[in-house]
Amino acid sequence: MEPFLTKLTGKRIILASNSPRRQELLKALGVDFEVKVHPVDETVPTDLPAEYAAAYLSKLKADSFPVPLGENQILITADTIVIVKGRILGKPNSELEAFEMIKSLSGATHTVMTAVTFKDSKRQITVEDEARVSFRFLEEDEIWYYIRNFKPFDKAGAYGIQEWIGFVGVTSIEGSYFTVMGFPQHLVYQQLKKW
Ligand SMILES: Cc1cn([C@H]2C[C@H](O)[C@@H](COP(=O)(O)OP(=O)(O)OP(=O)(O)O)O2)c(=O)[nH]c1=O
Repeated sequence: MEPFLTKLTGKRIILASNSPRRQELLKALGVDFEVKVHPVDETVPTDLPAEYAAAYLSKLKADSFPVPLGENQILITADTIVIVKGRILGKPNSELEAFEMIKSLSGATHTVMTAVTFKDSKRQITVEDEARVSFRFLEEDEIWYYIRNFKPFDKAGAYGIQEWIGFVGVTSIEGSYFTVMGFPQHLVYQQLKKW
C-alpha cells in the first residue's frame, strides 16, 4: 500500500531528528521519509522567554540543515521543552540533574511545548503545540529507580511520559499525549496535507 501522505503531497520527506520517538511517530502517520541528522548546538539565548524556546530551537535545526533542499523535498525538524515555574528544563547532563528536574515536577503541573518546522526550497513554517502534565508527589526512591533503570538523559525534563515514571506518576494530561512525546502528529498531518 502506498503511504497515504506521500500520495497526497507527492514530496520526499526528510526528518532531521535523532529522536527514535519522532521517527516512530512519523512512521505511524503513514509517511514515507528518510532520516538525515546533523549536529546542532541547542543553546537558547538567556534573554529569550521560555515559551519561545521550542520554536527557536526547531527553526535553528531547520536553518542549520547543511544540504540545500531540492524542488521535491520537505524537511521536518522539531524541538520539545518542559517549562516548570517559568524555568526551561532541557535534557539532564547527570543523574543528579535528572533527579533535581524530576523532583521539581513532582506534585506539580508543568507545560510541555513541542515545535515542528517544515521547510522546502521556497518556504518555511513553524507550528507548535503545548500540553499540561500533572505528576502526583513522587517518592525519592521512585525517582532514583526511574533514573537508574531508564537513564532519561535524552529527554526534556528527564522523563518520558511513555515510560515507567509516566505510568506510575502522571495523574492528568491536558492536550496531546504525542506533543508530550515530542511530535504532535495531528499538526504534522494537517501541515503536510495542505503543503
Ligand atoms: C517530556 C518528554 C520528552 N521526550 C523527548 C522528546 C524529545 O526526543 C526529547 C527532547 O529533546 P529534543 O531536543 O526536542 O529532541 P532530540 O534531541 O531527542 O532529537 P532531535 O533534536 O534530533 O530531533 O525528549 C519524550 O520522549 N517523552 C516525554 O514525555
